[in-house]
Amino acid sequence: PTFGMEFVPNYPPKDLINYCKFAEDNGVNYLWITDHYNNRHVFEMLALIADKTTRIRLGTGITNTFTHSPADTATAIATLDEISDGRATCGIGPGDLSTLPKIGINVETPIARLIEAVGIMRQFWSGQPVSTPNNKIFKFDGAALAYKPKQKSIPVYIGAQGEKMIETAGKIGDGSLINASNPKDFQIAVPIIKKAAGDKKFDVAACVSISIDQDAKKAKGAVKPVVAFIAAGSPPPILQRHGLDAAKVGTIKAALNKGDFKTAFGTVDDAMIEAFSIYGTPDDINAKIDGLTALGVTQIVVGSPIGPDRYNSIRLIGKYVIK
Ligand SMILES: C[C@H](OP(=O)(O)OC[C@@H](O)[C@@H](O)[C@@H](O)Cn1c2nc(=O)[nH]c(=O)c-2cc2ccc(O)cc21)C(=O)N[C@@H](CCC(=O)N[C@@H](CCC(=O)O)C(=O)O)C(=O)O
Repeated sequence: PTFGMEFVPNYPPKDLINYCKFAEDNGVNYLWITDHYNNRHVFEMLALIADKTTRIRLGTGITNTFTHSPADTATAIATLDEISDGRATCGIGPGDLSTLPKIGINVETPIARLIEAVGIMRQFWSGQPVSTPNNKIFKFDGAALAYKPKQKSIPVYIGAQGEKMIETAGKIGDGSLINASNPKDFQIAVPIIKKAAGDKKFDVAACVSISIDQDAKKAKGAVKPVVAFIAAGSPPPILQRHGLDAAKVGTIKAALNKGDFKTAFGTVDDAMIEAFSIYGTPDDINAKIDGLTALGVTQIVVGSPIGPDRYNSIRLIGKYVIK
């Protein structure tokens, strides 16, 4: 598989740059920077990273069609592509359904919206004026970039977790970014994508919560907080799919809302860790990755926490996993 690495820009920019440069030095092929209104801005971070790296591909992992107009995203990605000398990838999806209402956005028909937005962005990048009178949501009328994008088409990866969103990814995307770490999720997702994508080239990227260390116990300790948040944010069908204890997840959710992290992290059990992450020594990690690639996953995006000691864990990924 190819390897990506996902960073949430919720720490000082200079630290983010250093992690990204270290990831590039360790053979990572893609960098995916998350986009949430309350973290540092995804496009400023990607521009800085572009300036400090030379070969690694750079993408929004993922932006959405609610907080930015497709015209704004199209030009932001085209600008990133120009300043990075052709290394941009656009990761886009519905947007975080729990945080968007906080800024007054009610997510409605996110799939229909996404299909329109991706169509518009691709027209912008092709250099064609964009008129979409038949659109229901984004009605553009002769819009066009005032500069020539570096590339006529830039890859679009769709962030998806629900089955209809995964199908949409297969239909309109060049790739997917699926937040899941367990074979059960990809036994379901990959056939949906294959059916929707037909025989076009498609990159099934899995955003996997990974915690790697030479000491498996330390790795497990580092992954628990991330698993707590994933469990708390997972809809009931996902909890059922993995046979998780809904009452315990309820306790975690309530404790997180109260900021009682001790209870929240302490309630995470092995079944949740197994369902929502991959942790352990390099050998443990490689065995689990082999399981995912056997199901058709073609890119492993190493997601939070990466490990107890981020630099050491990036080094271990480079040395023993990417090889
Ligand atoms: C909309 C939602 O899709 P979903 O993919 O499950 O949404 C969950 C997440 O994928 C979504 O919140 C993402 O934005 C979360 N997300 C991020 N969200 C962010 O805000 N920022 C990030 O950086 C981010 C990264 C990320 C990476 C990978 C990934 O997989 C997801 C990521 C959903 O409910 N889908 C269902 C039903 C959708 C549906 O049927 N909608 C129809 C009809 C329903 C209607 O009428 O509203 C429609 O939209 O037209 C389904 O897919 O089956």
